[in-house]
Amino acid sequence: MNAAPSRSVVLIEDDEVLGESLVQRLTLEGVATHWARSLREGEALLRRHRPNLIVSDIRLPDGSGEALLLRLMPELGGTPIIVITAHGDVAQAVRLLRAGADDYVEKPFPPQLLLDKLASLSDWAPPAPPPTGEAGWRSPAMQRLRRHLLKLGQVDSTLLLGGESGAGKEVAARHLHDVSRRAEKPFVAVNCAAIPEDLLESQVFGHERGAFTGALTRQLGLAEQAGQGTLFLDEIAELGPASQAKLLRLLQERCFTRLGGRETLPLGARLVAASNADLRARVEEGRFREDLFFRLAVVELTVPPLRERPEDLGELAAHFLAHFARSFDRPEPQLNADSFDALLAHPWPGNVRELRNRIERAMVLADGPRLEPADLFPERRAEPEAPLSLAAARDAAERAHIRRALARSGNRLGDAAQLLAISRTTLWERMKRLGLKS
Ligand SMILES: Nc1ncnc2c1ncn2[C@@H]1O[C@H](COP(=O)(O)OP(=O)(O)OP(=O)(O)O)[C@@H](O)[C@H]1O
Repeated sequence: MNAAPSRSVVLIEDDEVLGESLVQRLTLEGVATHWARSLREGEALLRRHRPNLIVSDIRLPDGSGEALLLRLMPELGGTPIIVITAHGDVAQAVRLLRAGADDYVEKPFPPQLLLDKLASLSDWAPPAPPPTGEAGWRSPAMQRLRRHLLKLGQVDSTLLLGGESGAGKEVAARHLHDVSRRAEKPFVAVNCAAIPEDLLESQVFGHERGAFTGALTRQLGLAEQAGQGTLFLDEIAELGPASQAKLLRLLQERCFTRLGGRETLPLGARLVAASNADLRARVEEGRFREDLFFRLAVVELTVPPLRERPEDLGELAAHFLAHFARSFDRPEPQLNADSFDALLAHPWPGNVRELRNRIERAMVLADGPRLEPADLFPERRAEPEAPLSLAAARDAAERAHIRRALARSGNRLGDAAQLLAISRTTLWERMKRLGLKS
């Protein structure tokens, strides 16, 4: 079960007045709204959240929203997009509609117009549940993680899971729950970033009737709903100071009270927290309480990024192909060798979530029974023509080949050098010249 509000929007808009009024209106409608004022912020938000809807301006201070949306669309699966255009930018809006955006509004417009558009979007509903079942625990790093989770299943220690967005922290938390003696009890997930700070306390701890205006009945919080199961707090770094203080009390005293209530209730669930941000750095910057960090990080484990475990790619890809074939009720498509090579060479900034979204999108849009590299990476079709100079073409080919070797060798420079039949130093120098990072 997921407790995040069922509707969420990422809004990319630099106009303070328009942004503010849209955030207010959407929040009033019960929509969790994350507001970015630039492309850079927008991209960072979209890497952290998968909203039900994206609303983006096209002209932003640091570039064109069109380029960002075109680049991210394959990773975003079918997330609906509404584009905000300035008067006269309709041609650009039409281009985006052709590329897969769902609708546009022309400035100036009243917030109600956007709400009407939202209401007419059929996809504007809670996100599809994640695929059930799991795969991709073959690589040594994931096998180690599995062993640690199995051990941790025997005790009740609090766990802090690190790892990049989309790497599978929630999947790991569920795995721990399933192998623990709490498996038959509830697993309750809370996305701390999706719940406004002033609602978080009542969501997690519940409230009594009359605790605040609108609290018409007693509501059990998620900590209570988790019972003797697992309470998973995702995106913990996003908690504000007040929520951090409340969570600290919960961890220290292992009890809580409902908002507006007197009764002290024990916390029966095991706590698992997750963050894709560097929590230690946040502590050093004074943005995350050190005492809370140490309470959470009794055991700390990391889910490795997908690019560091190429051994898992095949199984994960097969898992998603089979999953979407079942859910679209059609035969499972094949991945040819070129497509698999393209998967191996990709750096996967969005990790397993990106793989899942690319496969879903390719299966929706591909024409034949095979998935070609261009079905999985359609943005590459739009890339400018390859440069004609022999040197530039050689560099591009070398870059792609080195990326492939790095992926195959789990990003270990020595092993990649061996695959490429060159020395480690030569590889290092070549990567530096080509602007590649391991
Ligand atoms: N091993 C796996 N097997 C099957 N699906 C997986 C696996 N790992 C991740 N996924 C899928 O990838 C997506 C992202 O996984 P998950 O939500 O666990 O990542 P996360 O690290 O918690 O991300 P975030 O930091 O953004 O919350 C989900 O749809 C999940 O089902």
